Amino acid sequence: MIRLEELSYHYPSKPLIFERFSLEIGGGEAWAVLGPSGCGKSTLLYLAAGLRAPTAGRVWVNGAILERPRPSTGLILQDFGLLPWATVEENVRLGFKIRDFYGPDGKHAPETTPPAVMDERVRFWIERLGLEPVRGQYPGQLSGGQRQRTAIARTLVLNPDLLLMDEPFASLDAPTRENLQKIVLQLRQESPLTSVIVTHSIEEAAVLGQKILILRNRTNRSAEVVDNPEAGGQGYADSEGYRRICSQLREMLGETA
Ligand SMILES: Nc1ncnc2c1ncn2[C@@H]1O[C@H](COP(=O)(O)OP(=O)(O)OP(=O)(O)O)[C@@H](O)[C@H]1O
Repeated sequence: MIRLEELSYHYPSKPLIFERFSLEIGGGEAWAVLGPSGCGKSTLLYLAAGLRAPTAGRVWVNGAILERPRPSTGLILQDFGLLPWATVEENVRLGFKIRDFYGPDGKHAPETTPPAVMDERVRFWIERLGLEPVRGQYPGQLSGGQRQRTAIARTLVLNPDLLLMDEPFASLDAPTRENLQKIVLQLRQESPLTSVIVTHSIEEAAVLGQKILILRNRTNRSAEVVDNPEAGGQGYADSEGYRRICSQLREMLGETA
């Protein structure tokens, strides 16, 4: 699904974050990216989203070299990115409007999704994410969890095959975060979505990442990956295997339990 091929990247006049870095993310896999602040987690996500171009090397998505953002990649950020003057329903519908403006190939090639299809998908995701009671409210009237669910619905109406999430639940309280983590796990069971979540939380990485990529605060030259195949399974967060992975990750990141 995603192949980083000998990718190098640095911001102008800054040191290399990645140098000839290669990584392969298979279709349907669930990845988490962990590492200290400033190690390049968000940058990696933006490269995979086509929002930044590699300094050298290539990013492949679905067998094609990525040259610009693809409409079937969904990106969810920590600050939700909702329009404050639009209702929940209008914000969810916004995903269609933007894609229809850019066209399915990501270029300026206007295309219109039939209104009936739009209505049906907006209705489906509003219900699926439990937003029915607040569909007419504005972001300022919502809780953080409701705002993030609105942002998730706006992304999922477009039926993405790749979901990139940059610390999506970082500003939420623990129960809300766990509730949204459950939603992400359910979505993965319902569709063959490939997902990559950037997080600061070892526990979140262990719950959501079947593969966990560790980045370091120096030039990243090779991918350090921890396999966590049981992630997402029933009761996994209460299991011995989960605790083992968490302590392994803590040790790798130099944290004490
Ligand atoms: N637009 C930019 N221009 C210049 N340097 C940048 C820019 N964005 C990020 N950086 C630098 O690139 C490095 C990697 O940043 P990045 O945001 O990818 O790290 P991160 O691991 O996501 O950090 P955090 O966990 O704090 O969000 C950091 O040293 C950061 O200061």
